[in-house]
Amino acid sequence: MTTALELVAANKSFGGWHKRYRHRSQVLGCDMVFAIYLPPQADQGGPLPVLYWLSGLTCTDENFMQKAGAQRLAAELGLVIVAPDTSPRGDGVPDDPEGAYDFGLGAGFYVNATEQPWARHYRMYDYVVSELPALIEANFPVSDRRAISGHSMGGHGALICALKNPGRYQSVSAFAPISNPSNCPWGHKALGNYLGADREAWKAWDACELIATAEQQLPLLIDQGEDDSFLVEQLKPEALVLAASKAGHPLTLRRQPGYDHSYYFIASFIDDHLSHHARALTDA
Ligand SMILES: N[C@@H](CCC(=O)N[C@@H](CSC=O)C(=O)NCC(=O)O)C(=O)O
Repeated sequence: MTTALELVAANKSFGGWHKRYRHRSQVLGCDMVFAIYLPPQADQGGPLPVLYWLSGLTCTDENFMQKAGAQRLAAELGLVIVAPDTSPRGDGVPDDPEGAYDFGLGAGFYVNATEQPWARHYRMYDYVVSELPALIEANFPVSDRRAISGHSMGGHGALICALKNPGRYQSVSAFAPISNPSNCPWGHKALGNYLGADREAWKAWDACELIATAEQQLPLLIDQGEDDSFLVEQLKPEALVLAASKAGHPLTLRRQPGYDHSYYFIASFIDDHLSHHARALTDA
């Protein structure tokens, strides 16, 4: 079955195009909007490599594209960037009963929910790993060389997608990821509701657990602001450093003095991450 893409917006940017598309997601059971940056090289037909960017709590496809300042270097590098939304959306998709920002809409946590009423729509893992890349690869001049990165909840998402899928991504990085969701309040709430109370089930969605058994030791690049207000309670990079060290998994954690959790921080270091991904994506 072919999936129709409806163009929602198009903006020329650094000689390429930022576009937004709506489509029907079979996996999520709702309409979704994603953003794609097509660098100028896309006009020559490609195929170009793709960086998937996973955003954090409260975000849509728009935050990264509007605030990170990634288009200038992506245009130079010939890198396509795809930014999905952060949860299923629309009428009939359940939300946090109190409308809290850290669960439900805007907070899909990149897992496949098993608990009701979440299990029908909250399958962001399958969406970002399988359904969306298949759609991108069928409709745009891209290759099957993929990288993945993200911020906070999306940093957690990028890490688990890479760790759970050896060979699927050529590189992975994260900004201020929720490194050990089994052991922080945001993670307790999300994993407890989406997956149920049995903490054994959470292990398949926690980078600190997955790294111990990862079949491929893809080097992890992480930037973390030292003045991030979520650092101590929610992000816990030291847990990932310990888990990586026990597993002998290569990890570069760059602690950045004075930086907070915002897109001002991401914009300051996004070029390093794009270059990291471009090197891996263009390696023979
Ligand atoms: N109370 C805040 C919390 C939301 C927030 O800080 N969201 C971050 C990601 S946090 C972890 O996933 C974010 O990226 N916000 C969007 C932005 O453009 O900065 C709130 O409700 O704003």
